[in-house]
Amino acid sequence: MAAPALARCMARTGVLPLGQAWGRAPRLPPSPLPAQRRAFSNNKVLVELDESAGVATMKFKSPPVNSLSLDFLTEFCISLEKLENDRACRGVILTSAVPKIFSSGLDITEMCGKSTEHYAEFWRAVQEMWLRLYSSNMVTVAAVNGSSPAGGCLIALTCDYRIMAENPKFSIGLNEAQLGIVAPFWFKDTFVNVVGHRVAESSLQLGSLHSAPEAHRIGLVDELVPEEKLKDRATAVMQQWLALPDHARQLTKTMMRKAVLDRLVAHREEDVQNFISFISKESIQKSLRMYMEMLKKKKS
Ligand SMILES: CCCCC/C=C\C/C=C\C=C\CC(=O)SCCNC(=O)CCNC(=O)[C@H](O)C(C)(C)COP(=O)(O)OP(=O)(O)OC[C@H]1O[C@@H](n2cnc3c(N)ncnc32)[C@H](O)[C@@H]1OP(=O)(O)O
Repeated sequence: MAAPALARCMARTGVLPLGQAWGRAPRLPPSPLPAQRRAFSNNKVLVELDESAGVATMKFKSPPVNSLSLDFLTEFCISLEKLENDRACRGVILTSAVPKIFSSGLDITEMCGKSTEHYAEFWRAVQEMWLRLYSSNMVTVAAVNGSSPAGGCLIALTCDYRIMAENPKFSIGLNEAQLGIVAPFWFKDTFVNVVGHRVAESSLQLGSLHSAPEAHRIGLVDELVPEEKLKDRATAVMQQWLALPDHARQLTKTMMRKAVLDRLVAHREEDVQNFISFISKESIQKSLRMYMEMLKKKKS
C-alpha cells in the first residue's frame, strides 16, 4: 500500500494496518544463519539490517531538516513495523542521514491552515509513531547526530538510550513553549520519565533547547561522544543491551512504560480532539505563522 493510502487508513482506524502494536509475542534470538546484511528504503527512511548482529539502523533522510510530516511518520511506522516483525532484528539504532540535523520535529506546515480532517489524520500519525516506538520490543538507541528540537527530541526520548554528538552547534529539547504551543501530556510524560519532574518542569515552561553538554548534565542524553565516534559507540551500547536475554529486558521495559502508554491509549481520541481545538485557534495559527516567518528571516 502506498504511503498516502496507508495514511488514510491510519486516519480512519487510528492504527497502521500492518499488525498490532500491542501484546506481541516476545522476540526470539536470530537464527544462526551466515552473516548477512540487508537494506530497504522508502522516500523518508533508509534501513540497513545487519542480520548477524541482529541490529538495524534507521536513517532519517528527509532533507532539508527531517521534519516529521505525515508522509515521514507513515513511512517511519512502516519501517519500524517491518523490523518489529523480523526475527532477525533485536535492536534498532535511530540516526539521521541529513548532516547536522537529527530531526526538526513536527512539520509545522502540517499544522498550519489545514482542515480539521487533516489535523486529525496528522495527529493520529504522530500518536502512532510514539506508541510503536515507546512500546517496541526491540532495543532502541538514538544516535543524535544533529539538532533535535521538539518532536525530534521526542523521538530520542522515546528510545531506550541516547548518545549525542559533541558539537557546539547542536541543541535538543522540547521547545514547544517558544512556538506558543504546549507539549502534549504524553510528550511531557516521556520527558519526565527520562529527566525527572523538576528538570522537565522548568525545561518545558521555558521551552529550553539545551546544548549537548547541558543535555548530558540534566540527563536528557545518556552520553556524549565526538561526532566521528557516534556510530561505533551506538553499536557498542547496542551489543551491551543485547547481551541480556530478550524476554527479561522486554518485560522490564513494559513494566516501566506501561502506565504512560496506557494513558494515551485510553485517551487517544480525546487527545486528537484536544489537538484539533488547540491548533485551530486563530491565536495559535498566528504564532505558528510568525515562527515560520522567523525561521525564514533568520536565513536572509
Ligand atoms: C492544552 C492542550 C494542549 C494540546 C496540545 C496539542 C498539541 C501541541 C502541538 C504540537 C506539538 C508540536 C511539537 C513540534 O515538534 S513543533 C516543531 C518544532 N520545531 C522547531 O521549532 C524547529 C524549527 N527549526 C529550526 O530550529 C531549524 O530549522 C533547525 C535548527 C532544525 C535547522 O536549522 P537550519 O539553519 O539548518 O535550517 P533552516 O534554514 O532553519 O530550515 C530549512 C528549511 O526547513 C524549514 N523548517 C525547519 N523546521 C521546520 C519544521 N519543524 N517544519 C517545517 N519546516 C521546517 C525552514 O522553514 C526552512 O524552509 P525554507 O525557508 O528553506 O523554505
